[in-house]
Amino acid sequence: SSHRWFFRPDKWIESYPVADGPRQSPINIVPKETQYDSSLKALKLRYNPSDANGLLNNGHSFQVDFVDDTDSSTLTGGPITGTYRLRQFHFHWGASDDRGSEHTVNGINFPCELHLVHWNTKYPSFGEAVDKPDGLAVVGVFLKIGAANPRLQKVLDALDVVTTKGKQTSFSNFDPKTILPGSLDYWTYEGSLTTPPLLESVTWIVLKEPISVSPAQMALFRKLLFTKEGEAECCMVNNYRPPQPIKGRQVRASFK
Ligand SMILES: CN(C)c1nnc([C@H](N)S(N)(=O)=O)s1
Ligand SMILES: [Zn+2]
Repeated sequence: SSHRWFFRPDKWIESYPVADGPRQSPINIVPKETQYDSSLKALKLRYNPSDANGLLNNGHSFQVDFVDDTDSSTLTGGPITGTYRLRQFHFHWGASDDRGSEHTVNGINFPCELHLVHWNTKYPSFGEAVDKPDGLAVVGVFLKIGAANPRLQKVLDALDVVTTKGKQTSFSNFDPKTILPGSLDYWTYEGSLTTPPLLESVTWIVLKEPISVSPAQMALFRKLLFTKEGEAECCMVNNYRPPQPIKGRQVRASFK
C-alpha cells in the first residue's frame, strides 16, 4: 500500500517518468559551488497566524494547512517575482538523528527538514499553479539536534491525536515565522516536488541557518504512523527522498 512508497523512491519512475527529469529535488548543496547573486532580494515572509487551519496526517508526513483565499499569508522578494501564498507546511525526518532531511549540505544529512509551500498568485488557485514551472516556491529549513525548541512544541503537542493516516485536528492561531531561524540567508535553485507527482514547478529557497530540535522532540515525530487506524502499524520515519542529480543547474546564494 501507499505507505511502502517511501521505501523505494527508485521505483517512483515507473509511475512518474519525470522522476529522472532535468530539475528534480532535493539536491546536495555544495556551498563552495554556489554562486553569490547580489541581485537576489531579501525574503519577505508575512504570515497571519489566524490563517492556520488544521493539522493533518496525510500518510506520508503531517501538514499544517493555511487558508489561502486572500493575500494575508505571503512570500514576496527573495528570488521570486510577484506574490506567492502560503498553502501548508510539513516536515521530513529520519528513523535516527543521522538522517531525515531531503536537501543535504556537503553531503551532510540533518535529522529533519521543514517545508513551507507557497503558490504563485498569477494563477487562480494552488491546483492551477502546482504544475507550472513558476507555480510554487518552497522554503526549506533544516532542523539540527540541540536544545529543545519551544517554538515547535505547539505543533508537536498536536501530533498525539493524528497518529494514523487521515486523522486531522483543529490547529489555529500559529505564525510559522516563529519557527524560522534568525537569519533568512538562503540558497535557491529551480527544482520539483520531492514526492509524487514530482512536478517540476518549485523554486526552492533553502535557508542556510538551521533551527534546533531536541532528541525528545524528534521522538515525537517518530510516534506518527504511515498506516491507517486498524492496519498493521508502520512507523512514519525516513519520509525523505534522497538527493537527485543536479544536471547542470546553478545554485545561487543570497549571501557571501
Ligand atoms: C500538493 N502539495 C502541497 C505537495 N505535494 N508534494 C509535496 C512535497 N511534500 S514537497 N516536499 O513539498 O515537495 S507538498
Ligand atoms: Zn516536503
